[in-house]
Amino acid sequence: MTQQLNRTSVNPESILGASAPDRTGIIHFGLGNFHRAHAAVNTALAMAAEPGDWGIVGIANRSRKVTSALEAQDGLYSVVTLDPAEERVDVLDVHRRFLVAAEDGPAIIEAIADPAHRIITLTISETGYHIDGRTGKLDVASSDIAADLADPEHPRTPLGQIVAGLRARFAANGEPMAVLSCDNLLSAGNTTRAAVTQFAQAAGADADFLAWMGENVSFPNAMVDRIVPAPTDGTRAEVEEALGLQDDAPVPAELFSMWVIEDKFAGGRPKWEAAGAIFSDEVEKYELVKLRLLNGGHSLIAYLGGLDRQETIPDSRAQDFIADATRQALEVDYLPSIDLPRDFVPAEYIDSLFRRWSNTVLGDKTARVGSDGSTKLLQRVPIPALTALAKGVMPEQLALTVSAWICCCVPPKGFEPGPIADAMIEPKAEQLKAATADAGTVREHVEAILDAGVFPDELVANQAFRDRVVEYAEGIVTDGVRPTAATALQRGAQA
Ligand SMILES: NC(=O)c1ccc[n+]([C@@H]2O[C@H](COP(=O)([O-])OP(=O)(O)OC[C@H]3O[C@@H](n4cnc5c(N)ncnc54)[C@H](O)[C@@H]3O)[C@@H](O)[C@H]2O)c1
Ligand SMILES: O=P(O)(O)OC[C@@H](O)[C@@H](O)[C@H](O)[C@H](O)CO
Repeated sequence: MTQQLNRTSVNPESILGASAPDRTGIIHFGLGNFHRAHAAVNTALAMAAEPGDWGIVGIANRSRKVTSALEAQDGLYSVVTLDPAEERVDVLDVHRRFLVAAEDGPAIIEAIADPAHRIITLTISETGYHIDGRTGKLDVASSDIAADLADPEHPRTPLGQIVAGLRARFAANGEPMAVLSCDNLLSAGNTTRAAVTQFAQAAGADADFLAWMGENVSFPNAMVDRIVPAPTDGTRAEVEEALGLQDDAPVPAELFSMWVIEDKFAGGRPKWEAAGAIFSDEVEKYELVKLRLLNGGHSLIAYLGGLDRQETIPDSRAQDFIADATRQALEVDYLPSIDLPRDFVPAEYIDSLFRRWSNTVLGDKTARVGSDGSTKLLQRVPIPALTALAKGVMPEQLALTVSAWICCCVPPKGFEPGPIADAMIEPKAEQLKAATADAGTVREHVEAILDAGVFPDELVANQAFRDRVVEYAEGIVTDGVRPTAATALQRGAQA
């Protein structure tokens, strides 16, 4: 039988960067795949360059699946880098303690109050911030947030636990702290600060606490980038072949990795620049480049690919009609909406995206990228669409993105989008199904979704945009995705 990966069985030469000391300095919410292949890797490399007390407390949201696997392996796991030119397996040894938000609230609050912890990082997905698509503010009526607000001493959401922890820290020692969002959010730091502050206000926090938080808790903006699919049996097999060990918590990742961060860490930070992170005063520009070009393009590839029954992103991107639509989305709809960072060369960046999306050894799944569409598209589509519409230009590919998302994830009655689209998880599915219950036609169905609060009012009030989303959804349902994408491409080329 193959031996389990753990501290006794691992060959120390397989460990990437430095092992963390026992003392923890970072609390991480969202122990998913991305954190384990991105911030954790950067932290291991940073500690190799400059030792520090930067062990990580990893917090899973509800399930003990990942925490139990990691605990059984002394916190060790592998990152399998999959690139056409290079494949390697590295073992990470930076997590020192594991908690589960749904069960370990008091321990999490205590950890945040502990002055040894100086940074909270987050990868809780766009859904975890509970932003109301219509107002852009914290959705205090969403069931998880409402439950926490009803009992703010026993919160279960990251926002509720961060506020309760910071209140305890303020009362105990008042040491400064940074809260660093590593999610694909617009102005990630500012958005997180707003959500945390709005939660604190709604929970009745007093003015002294809010003033302390304003001065002592920083929320750096950051752009994060590395394509990290979900692990498969193939990932486990790669580890077994490379290390001769069984790993129950491996993560696959592309070779490319980028992290651009605003340097606002009042309590100190790891030397992440030694791992390749960039500290910049232009973070928000990098965020826009990444969210609109990479993630916006990714969403369109996923929804067109889902409707075309393509299982992976490289298979989807290999379809000429999808590549053409995506290139037009980037060049015509997204790029003009971005104030670019200094020395940034868009053509090179776009070419690099197409190379990354073609990574067949990574085999990123279409359904992964298409999941959580309502919360992701809110970060990607509305501002560029409104920017184009204000100039009198119809953003054809953005309208097509919304139509294709609807047809994949909340399909009109009688339309079967197929197994790839069926595998996409839509967090607002029940709410949107209820909103469309009385819809008889595709137009009524699409309009009910547009009016359900996923997107800002200003966008859905634009009749020309509404009509285009309806028209492309009707096209997909009646003629199929390929002829509909051809129409959008032809129109976009005339813009
Ligand atoms: N995977 C990538 O390629 C990638 C790249 C860049 C950024 N990101 C960011 O990281 C996020 C997570 O990606 P991942 O690959 O780790 O996904 P994942 O599915 O492996 O993990 C998602 C994590 O978010 C938590 N979560 C989900 N909904 C939540 C909620 N409502 N409240 C609290 N926690 C919640 C889950 O428990 C889990 O720990 C993405 O949504 C994105 O913002 C991912
Ligand atoms: O992670 P999400 O859910 O915001 O979006 C899906 C993908 O676009 C995303 O995970 C990319 O792979 C990633 O953002 C690349 O850095």
